[in-house]
Amino acid sequence: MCTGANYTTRDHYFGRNLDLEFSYNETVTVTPRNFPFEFRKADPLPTHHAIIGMATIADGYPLYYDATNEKGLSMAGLNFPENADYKPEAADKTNITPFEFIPWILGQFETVDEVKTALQTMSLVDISFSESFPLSPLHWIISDRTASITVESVKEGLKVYDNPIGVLTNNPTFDIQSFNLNNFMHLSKNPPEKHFSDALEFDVYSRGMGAIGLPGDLSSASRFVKAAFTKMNSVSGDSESESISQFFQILGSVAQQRGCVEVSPGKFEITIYSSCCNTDKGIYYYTTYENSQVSGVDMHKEDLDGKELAAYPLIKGQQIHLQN
Ligand SMILES: C[C@H](CCC(=O)NCCS(=O)(=O)O)[C@H]1CC[C@H]2[C@@H]3[C@H](O)C[C@@H]4C[C@H](O)CC[C@]4(C)[C@H]3C[C@H](O)[C@]12C
Repeated sequence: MCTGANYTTRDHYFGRNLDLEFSYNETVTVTPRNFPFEFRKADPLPTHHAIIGMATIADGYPLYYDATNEKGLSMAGLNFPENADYKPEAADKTNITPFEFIPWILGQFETVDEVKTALQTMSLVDISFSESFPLSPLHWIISDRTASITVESVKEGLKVYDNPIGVLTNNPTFDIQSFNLNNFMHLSKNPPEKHFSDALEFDVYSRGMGAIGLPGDLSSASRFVKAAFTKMNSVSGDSESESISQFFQILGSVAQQRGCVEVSPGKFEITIYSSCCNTDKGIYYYTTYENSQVSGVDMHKEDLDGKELAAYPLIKGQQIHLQN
């Protein structure tokens, strides 16, 4: 399971939890403007916007999970098993493979509106990267500082939903996830008021009772509601420290602790990393399951006119600051 979200204070922030039982040796990867992007069925991009994000580098190619470009457009892929349906090559479409989708979008576009137009003639085709990296069943959240969309390639075709919540988890499809929020419209950050019966007395005996009924389990439908409630009610200062902290708190509200979700005997899904990119400054912050200290990589400290990828292995061990 995974959760992606965006958040705006003075700057715009975008990130995700990556929840899985193993890692693909991902690194924070900067792709500079002149790294030649080849596409299996579409024209190459010899020059393009620079990109920073989390990726596995395979045969010199950055397989991005989530990323932001130098214009602030951001995008993350989240698991979408049984629903993702990629198509055979179509003569009248720009055919992009799922593993090329992030580079192709972030390489060229600056806004969600531009992406929406491009998606009208794009198809996600069923071509895998290699035998060791088969197709992943994904759907995507794409955000700029004013809007988010969700993109799902399903049996009926490519669906593009406006996503005013700015949150994405996994199954079911986005239309069902957002419809489900109707069932929670009574939740509140304020103390509850009595509507039950005038004939009974009630006691608001605890803080937080206005949100009784907010799901706390780790299913993706529940994480969608929990993350949406936490994000939509979020209050923070607008400094970098306050904004990042609030963003990691939003992701923390749906993080997975080892032991709570067993995916096969003795194997547990955990939040491998949480990311928070300041999309205006191009700084990618992250924490890992065992390292709660925030680490960061600033894309503008790299040679963005270069041709070579820059990869930063994750700092995974706990960084404890002893004070005496
Ligand atoms: C599994 C990851 C998503 C995490 C998630 O949503 N887990 C929930 C599981 S579930 O719903 O509860 O079953 C996804 C996100 C990005 C994916 C990776 C990226 O797409 C990049 C490449 C793409 C290649 O085709 C496969 C390897 C891969 C390196 C992918 C492996 C895996 O599918 C990743 C890491």
